[in-house]
Amino acid sequence: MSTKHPIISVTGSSGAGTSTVKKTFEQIFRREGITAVTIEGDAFHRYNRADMRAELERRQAKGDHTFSHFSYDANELAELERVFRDYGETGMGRTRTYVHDAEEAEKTGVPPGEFTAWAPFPEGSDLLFYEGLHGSVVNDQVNLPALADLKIGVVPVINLEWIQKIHRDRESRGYSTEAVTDTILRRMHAYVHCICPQFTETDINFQRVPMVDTSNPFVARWIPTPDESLIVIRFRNPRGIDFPYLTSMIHGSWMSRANSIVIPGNKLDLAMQLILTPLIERLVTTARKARS
Ligand SMILES: Nc1ncnc2c1ncn2[C@@H]1O[C@H](COP(=O)(O)OP(=O)(O)OP(=O)(O)O)[C@@H](O)[C@H]1O
Ligand SMILES: O=C(CO)[C@H](O)[C@H](O)COP(=O)(O)O
Repeated sequence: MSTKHPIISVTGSSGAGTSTVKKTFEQIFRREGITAVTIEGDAFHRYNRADMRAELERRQAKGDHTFSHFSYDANELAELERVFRDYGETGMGRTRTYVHDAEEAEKTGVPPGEFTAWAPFPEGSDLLFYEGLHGSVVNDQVNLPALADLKIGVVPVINLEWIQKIHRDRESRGYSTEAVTDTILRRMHAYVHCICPQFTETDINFQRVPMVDTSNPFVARWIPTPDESLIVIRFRNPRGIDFPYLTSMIHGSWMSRANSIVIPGNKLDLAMQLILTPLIERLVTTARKARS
């Protein structure tokens, strides 16, 4: 936790929707005049594409079928913790970009499957924004939630997450449904042991639930739309959250538990603005005062 240089981490599995949620955060930053530096979690993968495939083959040959991008040891989490700690103390740090596809390759001048060089954060930022797979990892080596000031989980129910991932990987990354299915299967062990535990560490989880049949996610012809879903918003610490205000402002919302509000899927952007703007504004105002 840092008063002077706050950190927001948004964690979600592959295809969960963290990039989509990031756009709403960027709207809040723009409207509130906040300067954020960003980390994309896959920048901290340990291997480039070719080396990852070689490492996968090496481990599978030894009988290890649990290794994947979700695994702790497929990522430089100690380095990520160091970046979090340094940013919290100094407002400085560094990141890079993992290039997934031709479009990103054209932007960065780096081939798909490779990393750009490490680059320092621009100076003068108000906060660090992380979005990726591992923003709230607690294990024997690191404790990232201890360093982040606001931890968000993007956690659609799993059938919906798989539909989102299959469609995104097919359309944006050129993978076949079969290839994505194999990736989902290969990542299951680490999904359970490395990804899911984070969502008890997060302050707020957004869980999209389809209201249409997703029984066989591997044949779904499209991603359930916002109008075809509800969203459960769970608060780890509900004290101080003005639920009567939220349920009055978000038409069609209700409380399902003392720490959880359910909203229509097409009200996610409004709900995030109403919930997150005051939390972000408080972090940034406090930090600016502490730095002055
Ligand atoms: N709330 C939502 N409503 C409808 N579609 C969504 C929603 N969130 C995500 N999607 C869709 O799901 C797919 C994956 O979303 P996105 O790219 O944001 O995932 P991600 O978590 O960033 O994935 P990765 O971490 O692998 O990059 C996209 O096609 C996106 O349009
Ligand atoms: O999205 C990811 C994890 O969620 C990985 O960054 C991505 O899958 C890397 O694999 P590839 O090199 O095949 O794109």
